[in-house]
Amino acid sequence: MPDASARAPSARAPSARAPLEIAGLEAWYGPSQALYGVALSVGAGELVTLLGRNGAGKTTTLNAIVGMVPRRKGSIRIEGIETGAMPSHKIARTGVAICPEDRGIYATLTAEENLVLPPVVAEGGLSVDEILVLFPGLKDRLKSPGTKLSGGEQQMLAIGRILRTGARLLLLDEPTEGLAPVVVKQIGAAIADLKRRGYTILMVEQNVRFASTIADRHYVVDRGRIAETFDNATLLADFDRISGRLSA
Ligand SMILES: Nc1ncnc2c1ncn2[C@@H]1O[C@H](COP(=O)(O)OP(=O)(O)OP(=O)(O)O)[C@@H](O)[C@H]1O
Repeated sequence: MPDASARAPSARAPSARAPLEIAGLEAWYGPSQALYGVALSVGAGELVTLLGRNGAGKTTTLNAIVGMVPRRKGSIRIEGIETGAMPSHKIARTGVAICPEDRGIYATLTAEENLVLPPVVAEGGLSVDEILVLFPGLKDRLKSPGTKLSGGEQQMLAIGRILRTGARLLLLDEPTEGLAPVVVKQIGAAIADLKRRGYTILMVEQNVRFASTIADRHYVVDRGRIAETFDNATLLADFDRISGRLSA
């Protein structure tokens, strides 16, 4: 639970062209409401996380941004364009892409076919060769069926393929889930590289330690709301208390 010392949810002044500005976002699955007025912003080139317990609404927030929840309400601005009421294929053209929690790798396609599957929506996407420089471990696996890849390789493939699309705003849902520490390190290095290349990243992460190694800022989601926000220096300075609270 957030305590009294927690800062209020972000009061950053929205800028006209921030890659992502969300206000008053509500979402429902059938009659069941999952988000209750989420507000957050991600500045150009920032790496921001959504932390919080299971079922808090983190994945729903990412899915709502790309128009993949059954019903949503509120304002979502991507590069200043209001996308809150757009269908998902139009939202993709604003330059946002999601790497979903289940990684979405097709079993019947090879790694290479999976890699080139998502349509290119904007100029400036990485070529397959450039993706293989970022994830060299995929090079020898291109002809393998998607599901014959290890969890780490699948994750690399899932991130790699959204880089082809030209999207500059990346939504990563638990990229380290279920991966061995050595693979988590590789994924972390690749995500840090993407940040250096200027991508803007909103990442759901349960692994607070991992989040603290690469993120600029954090939002805590609790019961469908932003409960608090802090920068990474604050997380590092008060790591045990904050991470303990998130897992309590
Ligand atoms: N497809 C769905 N149908 C119905 N309810 C759902 C669906 N997906 C999520 N929910 C509910 O919405 C709420 C928010 O779930 P969400 O998956 O966004 O949480 P989360 O913070 O990402 O947690 P987790 O790490 O467990 O995925 C939960 O109460 C969850 O049970």
